[in-house]
Order: sequence, then C-alpha cells, then structure tokens
Amino acid sequence: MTAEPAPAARLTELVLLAPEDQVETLAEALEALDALSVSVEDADAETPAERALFGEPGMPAPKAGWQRSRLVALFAEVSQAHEAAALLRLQDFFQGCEVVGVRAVADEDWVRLTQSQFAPVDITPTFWIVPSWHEPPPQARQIIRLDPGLAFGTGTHPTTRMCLRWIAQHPPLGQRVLDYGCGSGILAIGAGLFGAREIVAVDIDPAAVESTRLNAQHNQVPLQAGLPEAATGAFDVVLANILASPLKVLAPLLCGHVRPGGHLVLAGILERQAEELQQAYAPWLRLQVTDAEDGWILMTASA
Ligand SMILES: C[S@@+](CC[C@H](N)C(=O)[O-])C[C@H]1O[C@@H](n2cnc3c(N)ncnc32)[C@H](O)[C@@H]1O
Repeated sequence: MTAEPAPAARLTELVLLAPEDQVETLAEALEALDALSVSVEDADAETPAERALFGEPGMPAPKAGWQRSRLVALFAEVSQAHEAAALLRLQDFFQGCEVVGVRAVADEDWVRLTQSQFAPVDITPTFWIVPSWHEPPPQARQIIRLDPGLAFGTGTHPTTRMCLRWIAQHPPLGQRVLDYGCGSGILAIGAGLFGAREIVAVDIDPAAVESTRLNAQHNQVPLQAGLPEAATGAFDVVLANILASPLKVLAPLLCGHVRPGGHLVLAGILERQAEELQQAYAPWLRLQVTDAEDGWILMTASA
C-alpha cells in the first residue's frame, strides 16, 4: 500500500424517486455526473404497495424492478449533489422522476468505502487502471495509477473506458491532445502513456483541474491543466467525455480545436442521442458511432 485517498469532509446523498423503466438511465446519468456510488431501493418498501422482486414458487415471475424505486447517489461534495439534481431536472428522461432531497452523510470510513469499491480495471488485456493500494496485475504493460478523489474518472464508467480503448487503439504517438472536461485527468494521462507529445487538459471545475495535476504528476505524465480558456490552438486529437447536452453546445468550439486530419472523440452520449449529436456536429464534422457499452456510445469523426 503506497498511499491513501484524502478524507472527504462533505459526503452527501442525493435521493431521487423514479419509475422502474427510468432507473437504469438515471443511475447511469448519476454516475456520469460524478456520483461515487448509486444504490437502488424499493420506494414502496414496507407500505401496502410493496412488491416482491422475485416470483413466488409456482407463480409467474413479476416484471423486473420495483414499481417506484428510490435511488440514493453518494457525492463527495454537497455542491455536486445540488448540481446533479439541477442538471437531471433539465433532461427529457427525467420526466416522471422526482428529487426527494439532498442530505449530509454522517462521517464515514472514507478509506474503507472507496477501497472496497474500486479494484483494478482492465481497458485492454495489457492496459489497466490500478488504485495505489493494489498491485498491478502481471499482464499490465500500460498502467494508470489512480485513486478515486473528488473528480469523475476512475476508469470504471463505460464512457471513460470507451475513450481509453480508443486511445489504446489509436496511439497518439508524438501528437498534440486536448482532454476537454478532464475530471480526474484519466484520458489525458492515458494519452500520455500512449505517446502523446503535448497534452492540454481542461475542466470547468477547479477541483477537477487540481485533481488532474496531481494524478498526472503521480503518473509522471507531463501536461498542462487549466480552466477551459487554457485550451488554445489546434490538436491532433480532441477528447470530450461530457453529457450530450453540453456536447451539443460545445460543438463549434470542440470542432474548432481539431486540426485538419485530426480526430474528435466524444463520449457521455446515450444510444438514443446519436442522431441529435450527429445533427449538432454536421456543420463541421461527420460523427459516427464507433463503440458502445452498456447503453452508452462513443462517437468519433475525422477532420
Ligand atoms: C463525465 S466527466 C469526464 C471525466 C473524464 N474525462 C473521464 O473521461 O472519465 C465530465 C467532466 O466534464 C466537466 N465539464 C462539464 N461541462 C463542461 C464544460 N462545459 N466545459 C468543460 N468541462 C466541463 C465536468 O466538470 C466533469 O469533470
């Protein structure tokens, strides 16, 4: 064991209600919005509306899921929980869902919580994300050392994994790479491990910028991290793993950073959002779906 994650002072729970067919989408969105964990309970538990989730012997199995579920999402910061609630309320899939409230979590054993939740994650058979309290698996050749901190991006989310897989399949040897919405800096660090020459990582959240700087240092990947205005000029590769709505707004800006012959790689997009993204980017680039995992897609374009 070489290091421990810093204690978090303001662990906060965001509690939501959702009809059963919305639970998966909502849970994925909460994870994309930096939730450290999401648990799902029967909202009608111990009331007359409570239903068994599994069928009684000899009886037909009930539909999967509960009629109305309570989702409890854990955030490292109270502001993140409030921001997530505000963002979710704007999404079309939030119809029929409800924010019950935001509540502080009593002091937790943060180290135990995080260490039990995060194990090494494989991106390819030889490319691994490994928390500092784990030994890397013997087959790992490219290793990102990353502890869960205050910023999104521990390699467990499908959107992050797809971006990292793209980097491994298209090594940016000697290239200039922009990680827009860097979170923990995981994509920027991945680009560095696969040979990028110059890396700029930006985020609107100053805590993410700080986290990126620390993680990059820890992984000995030189990069420039800053707020979005730090992204200037043209890049061979522009990576952005943000949700669909901000990605649509950012279309002219992100396309403007891709040099002729360069690549744009977008994630944070649900399968059903592919067409709206294609339309939003059509004036500049032709986006195509090039990977998919758990209902999320990766969209890429060449300039
Ligand atoms: C889903 S996380 C992705 C983190 C990391 N790049 C990864 O792939 O795991 C999205 C990040 O984008 C940042 N973000 C959201 N909107 C943004 C915007 N308009 N400009 C820059 N960053 C933004 C958030 O603060 C968050 O850190």
